[in-house]
Amino acid sequence: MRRPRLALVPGEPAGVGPELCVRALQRRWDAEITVIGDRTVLQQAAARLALPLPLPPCGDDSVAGEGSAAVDGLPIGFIDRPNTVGVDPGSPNPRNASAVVEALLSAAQGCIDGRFDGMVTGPVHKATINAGGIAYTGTTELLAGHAGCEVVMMLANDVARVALATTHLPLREVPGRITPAVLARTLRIVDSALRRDFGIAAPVIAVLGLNPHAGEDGLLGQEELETIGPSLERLRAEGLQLVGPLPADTAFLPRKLEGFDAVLAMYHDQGLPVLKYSGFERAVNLTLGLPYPRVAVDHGTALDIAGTGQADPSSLFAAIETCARLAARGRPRRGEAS
Ligand SMILES: NC(=O)c1ccc[n+]([C@@H]2O[C@H](COP(=O)([O-])OP(=O)(O)OC[C@H]3O[C@@H](n4cnc5c(N)ncnc54)[C@H](O)[C@@H]3O)[C@@H](O)[C@H]2O)c1
Ligand SMILES: N[C@H](C(=O)O)[C@H](O)COP(=O)(O)O
Repeated sequence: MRRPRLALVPGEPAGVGPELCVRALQRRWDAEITVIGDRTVLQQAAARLALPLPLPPCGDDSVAGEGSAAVDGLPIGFIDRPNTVGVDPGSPNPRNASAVVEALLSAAQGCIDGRFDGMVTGPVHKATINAGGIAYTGTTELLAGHAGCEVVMMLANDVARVALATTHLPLREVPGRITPAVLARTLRIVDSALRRDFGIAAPVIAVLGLNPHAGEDGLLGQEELETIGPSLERLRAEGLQLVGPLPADTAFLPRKLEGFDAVLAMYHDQGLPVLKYSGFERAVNLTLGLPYPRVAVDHGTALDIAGTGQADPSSLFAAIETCARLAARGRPRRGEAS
């Protein structure tokens, strides 16, 4: 069986993404890697790390497995997406926002066209992309819009899998977004991905409440009684195994987590701090529901250490391994979870 072909996008060029990609290119993976980014930035990162940069010499659209693949025995391809202006590590320039987004969309289109079997992405600086005039709340949302499908963000490490009912939005908007329709589509996508991508035959998903102590029987909020609880009842009737709504403060106790294959948090900072605290360097960010696997690092652009060589590549390495494994299982079918 041929190795899966993965696109690797470094993300914000002034962040730690380029140096982490250079480190990834020193290794042999169970995948053919095609980097989509700015060659000069990668060369500068490699020079700072005193590491070789095994990219093929050709410019546009050289894809691993189609010509210029083997560099020093490593199956690597390269597609150049040059930045508009030079890069100063630690100081993102909004003028490079379009190159960042174009690289992401090139990878996504390549996956949809079947030229890649999955994509791995480094961290993107959301404010810089917007300052560059491009409306962007996250790569999850960008890829959902590009593919025209509903998706779910799930971060995972060896301790837990945490999916989110809502992603990048102001906290005050969260309660209004927790609707029966959102819960139904989110939980169906998570259930389907646990079965297909993680090989769990009968997944159990814990669902958190929104309010303290899951609303304390309505004393501390109505969402559990009016929306979350009834939604879970309807989905149980479809065969989903759902536990909750649970108080978020104790749902992650190790003894409880043992019984769950994933936890659905109602909002970003209800679930992700636990996941990142329990294993920042080992966690990855998956976009469930796309017609191809997409896996990202769990960390941000780390501008405070960009260019210093201190950035830990473990999350990127875990993302490549995870994406290669998912891609080898075969492409998700569009609409499978709906
Ligand atoms: N996958 C993504 O695209 C992604 C994920 C999270 C945050 N972000 C974005 O990144 C930007 C910065 O976010 P932030 O400052 O909240 O979080 P951050 O993860 O960039 O940094 C938080 C802390 O963790 C450290 N850190 C991060 N990655 C590290 C690594 N690989 N090795 C060692 N230390 C590391 C940083 O130095 C910093 O001290 C924001 O624009 C945010 O939206 C992007
Ligand atoms: N919510 C993610 C996290 O905290 O790790 C992150 O911001 C990146 O998400 P996208 O992959 O949607 O850019």
